[in-house]
Amino acid sequence: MADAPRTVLISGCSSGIGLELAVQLAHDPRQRYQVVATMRDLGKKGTLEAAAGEALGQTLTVAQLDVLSDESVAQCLSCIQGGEVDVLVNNAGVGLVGPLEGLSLAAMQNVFDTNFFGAVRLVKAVLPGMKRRRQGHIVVVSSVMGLQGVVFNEVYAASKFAVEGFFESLAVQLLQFNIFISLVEPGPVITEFEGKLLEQVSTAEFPGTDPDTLSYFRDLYLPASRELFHNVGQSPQDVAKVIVKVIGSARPPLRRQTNTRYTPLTALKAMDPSGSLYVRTSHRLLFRWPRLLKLGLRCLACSCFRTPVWPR
Ligand SMILES: NC(=O)C1=CN([C@@H]2O[C@H](COP(=O)(O)OP(=O)(O)OC[C@H]3O[C@@H](n4cnc5c(N)ncnc54)[C@H](OP(=O)(O)O)[C@@H]3O)[C@@H](O)[C@H]2O)C=CC1
Ligand SMILES: CC1=C(/C=C/C(C)=C/C=C/C(C)=C/C=O)C(C)(C)CCC1
Repeated sequence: MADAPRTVLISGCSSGIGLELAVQLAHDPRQRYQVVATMRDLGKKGTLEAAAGEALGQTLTVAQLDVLSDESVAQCLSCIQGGEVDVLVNNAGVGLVGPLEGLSLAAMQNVFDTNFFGAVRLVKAVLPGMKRRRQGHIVVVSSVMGLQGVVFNEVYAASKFAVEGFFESLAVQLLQFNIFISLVEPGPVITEFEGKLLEQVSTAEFPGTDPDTLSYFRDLYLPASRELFHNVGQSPQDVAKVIVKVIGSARPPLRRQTNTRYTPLTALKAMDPSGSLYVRTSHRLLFRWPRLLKLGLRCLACSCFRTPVWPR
């Protein structure tokens, strides 16, 4: 007899990776999943519902969940049968980019509240049930910026480093309860994420930032970042496929990068634990050798530079 479907709760399904993942899981040919696709603003549910098609109301339901609110989390779980979540996907997240001097502490705190404490809040809510049942899987959409910092992304990267440290630590204890943790680490993904950031920076004035720093950000970093998205940006469908595989795995990995075109950049850190190779190479490419950077970014688009991600 087939096993009962596993209940999968996903945060941040109004767009991007969360939406795609919800739809792919709900269309699983073996119907292994009951998906609770959540979003903070149900006014945005139209795109998800259209993409879900016949799965809507069958293998996929839509629910309200704001990861910033204890009440919202409790209310959402109370609507799930028995409150039992078998697989939690912490996907909701926001970015923040720009010169540090020009960003408010409130904006920085919002990044941590959403990306870090939002995930922690959900885990605290589902963990007692998972422990009682001695089974569960917690998937976290981290980032390559959870592995290495990127210039002008200090706070976002710090929030993803926090996520990585928290979940790696927790993974050890949870193995004792047969609960697995998986950190999925995408590189650039073509979703609303980048558009929202570019909109933020197009109107931001970054008060208190000196002209040199502003020019480095606007004239060097932003074009390089755009070029990188253009050359190696993955589709949310491709990232969701990787997550589906991780969720379906009998022995889920703790870490999984998704983008083979980006791995040469993460390798710069892995190859030199002192960190100098990555920091110095990034600095030289961005500030000294812009033409080489442009060429390098084009090369990343070419398949001969791909390095495998592990585990496959
Ligand atoms: N795009 C990229 O290049 C990369 C993204 N990631 C990570 O992937 C995840 C998904 O991002 P992506 O799909 O790209 O971007 P999107 O902007 O398309 O999706 C982000 C989702 O998070 C939701 N969200 C934000 N704040 C909250 C909140 N307080 N409560 C509930 N939901 C919230 C958004 O909802 P709303 O519509 O209401 O704002 C939206 O549904 C994030 O964690 C991001 O950090 C990782 C690597 C690269
Ligand atoms: C590493 C690196 C660069 C930029 C990387 C970027 C912009 C990565 C974006 C990753 C995202 C969007 C992750 C989301 O979670 C530069 C500046 C080209 C210089 C060379 C080294």
